[in-house]
Amino acid sequence: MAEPALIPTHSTELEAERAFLAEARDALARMHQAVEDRDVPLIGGEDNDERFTNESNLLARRLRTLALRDLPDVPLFFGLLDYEPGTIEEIDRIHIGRRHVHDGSGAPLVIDWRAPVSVPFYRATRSDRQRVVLRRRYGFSDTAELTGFEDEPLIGAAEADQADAFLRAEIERPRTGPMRDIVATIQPEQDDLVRAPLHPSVCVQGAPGTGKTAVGLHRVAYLLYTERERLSRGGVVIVGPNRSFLSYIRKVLPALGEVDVRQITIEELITRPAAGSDPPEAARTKGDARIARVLERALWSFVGTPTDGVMYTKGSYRYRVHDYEVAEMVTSLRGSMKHGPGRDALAQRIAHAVLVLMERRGESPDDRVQNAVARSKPVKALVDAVWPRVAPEQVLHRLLSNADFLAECAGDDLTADECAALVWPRAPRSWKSAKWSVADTVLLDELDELIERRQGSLGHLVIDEAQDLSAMQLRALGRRCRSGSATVLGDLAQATTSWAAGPWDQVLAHLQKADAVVAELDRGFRVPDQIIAFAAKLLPQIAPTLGVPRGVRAVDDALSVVRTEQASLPDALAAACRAALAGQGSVALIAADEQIAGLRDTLTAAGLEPTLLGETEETARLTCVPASLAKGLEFDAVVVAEPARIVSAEPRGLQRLYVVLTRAVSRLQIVHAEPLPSALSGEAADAEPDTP
Ligand SMILES: Nc1ncnc2c1ncn2[C@@H]1O[C@H](COP(=O)(O)OP(=O)(O)OP(=O)(O)O)[C@@H](O)[C@H]1O
Repeated sequence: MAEPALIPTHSTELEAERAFLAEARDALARMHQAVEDRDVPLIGGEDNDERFTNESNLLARRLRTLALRDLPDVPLFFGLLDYEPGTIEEIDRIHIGRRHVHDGSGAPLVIDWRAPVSVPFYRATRSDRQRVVLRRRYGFSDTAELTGFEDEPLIGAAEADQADAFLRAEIERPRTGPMRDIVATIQPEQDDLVRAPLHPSVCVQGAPGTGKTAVGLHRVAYLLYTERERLSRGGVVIVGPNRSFLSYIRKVLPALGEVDVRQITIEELITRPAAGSDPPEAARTKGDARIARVLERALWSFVGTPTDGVMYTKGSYRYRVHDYEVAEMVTSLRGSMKHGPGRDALAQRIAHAVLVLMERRGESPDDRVQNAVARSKPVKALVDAVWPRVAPEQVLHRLLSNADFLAECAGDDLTADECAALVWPRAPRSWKSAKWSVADTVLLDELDELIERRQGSLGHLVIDEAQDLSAMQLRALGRRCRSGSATVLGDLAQATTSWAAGPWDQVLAHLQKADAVVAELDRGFRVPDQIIAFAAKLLPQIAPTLGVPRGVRAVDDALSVVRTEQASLPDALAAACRAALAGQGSVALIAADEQIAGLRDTLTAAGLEPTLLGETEETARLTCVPASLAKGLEFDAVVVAEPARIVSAEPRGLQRLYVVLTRAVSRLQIVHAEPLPSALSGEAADAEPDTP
């Protein structure tokens, strides 16, 4: 935690706390060593079960050792509660930290923040003390040295609100690397969501910087604490919009002691490689749920009507199953089974009909005979002709390369224009040489499901920036989490994709989690009030139904808008970045994608040392960020170049601009030569004199 706003004076107590911290560290080191030293019993034998058990035991130990590492920059505890005597057995005082630490004999030194006794740290108030008499918050240096603490008595005369001072200090602590946890200052409305039960699923609508991502990550840590066994069976996955974002959040869960959670993009979850791209109209239609019915018709069109029956010969006997009998079997199966198992079932039904004929002849064939008939040449030949095995790629290739076939499968579900946008202008010769787009891979995934049902279900799925996903992507995610639960996070005002599925009830329906509880966060922690108010001028145009968020803090000189001549733009941007770098923490220059490389060169030529986002794992002070990758990220100071270019770069450019304007923790400078978008220009005029 940052230096607390109020410095403690009771130094003897501070020394005692430091000694306690050292003791807790030693204890954690001993716990870590004990796990490393523990023999993992390996079972002899080489069959799959034994190998699996041995591998699982070794992995469990490795994860436990990782979880017990003392991270040099992560304080072991951050708070303390004094309870009324007798509230908890034998202990009236607890230190609260990121994980449980005991002294070796079972006595707790640090209690995990997720334990029920820790809850009042986040919830107790003077009017609802929950038997707490004192709450203490600690301040730490960046190297996790204890620097001070502040006490908040919950009885007696009220003092100034130190909780707010702590929250503000924590938010404003300069950013030097990836996202940090917020475990010391989780707010009550966030805590409600973090500790909500595993079922039903939770969906959080929240304005920029209200802590959605933070809540999602802490919720995962909480659920792994309360439901570890249930979740470890299916696993927990966090889906984020891109690699830069995932890299930004990657350290939060390990800092909370959770090292076994996959953090991936939806493309990585779907696992099919994409090499092609789509024009916007095709991408939008491919994301629409209506196409699911088109795919279904396309797949089933591969199943035909038999023109011949089967003649099965055994010895001198011949058994005939007529074409109309096979046709009836096909009709009843196609409505009730998946495509793949349906093929096997048809072979079995035909075989069963042959068996009935055998019995009529006085034979008594058993199951083995039925299986042999089902696998026999004539039955296989008929099944292959009527109900051929198909790959998803074959179906999609036919659909996208044949306008008549597409029109037939589309029925009334797609318009003629939509169909025209879908058909490839130049079709690849075969499905094997097709270059599938990202949207195609999702359709192939849907076809996979129509052909064969997916096995297993994730235990829990967190979807961040969910407002950008298409209905078809949501269906693909829902399939992977059929019996598990989900945490869906997003902001409809930040939906920048043309295929976005729409309001939350629809998102949840596509995800098959219609029972999810929808909650709203509206206190903005990241962005100072003045900046939120400025960005919110776009809301009537981009999301008229959403309320205007409130910032929890104002920051002096948080916003400045500089208008300049086109020729002076490079100098003005360099000056703005230089001014931002004079402050502490991270700085970003955000501009339209097409401008960012050129602007980076401009800054380099001006003697600054910018890196391009994603170029290096190292944390640079000044990062050039293309607008399309700014979502979910934040920086202490942000310089935005030429908002009009960001808006004109894409159909949902205003939404993109809203995202870009809400990335700053302390200062936002806008530098422009072209006129600002009309919604912002009134404010811009007011802010004009405020130059960097
Ligand atoms: N309770 C809190 N205490 C301290 N910092 C907080 C708290 N809640 C949120 N923050 C900080 O506010 C910033 C924004 O949080 P986060 O990225 O989770 O917001 P978000 O709602 O996901 O934003 P966006 O919609 O822009 O992606 C982060 O730096 C986070 O650490």
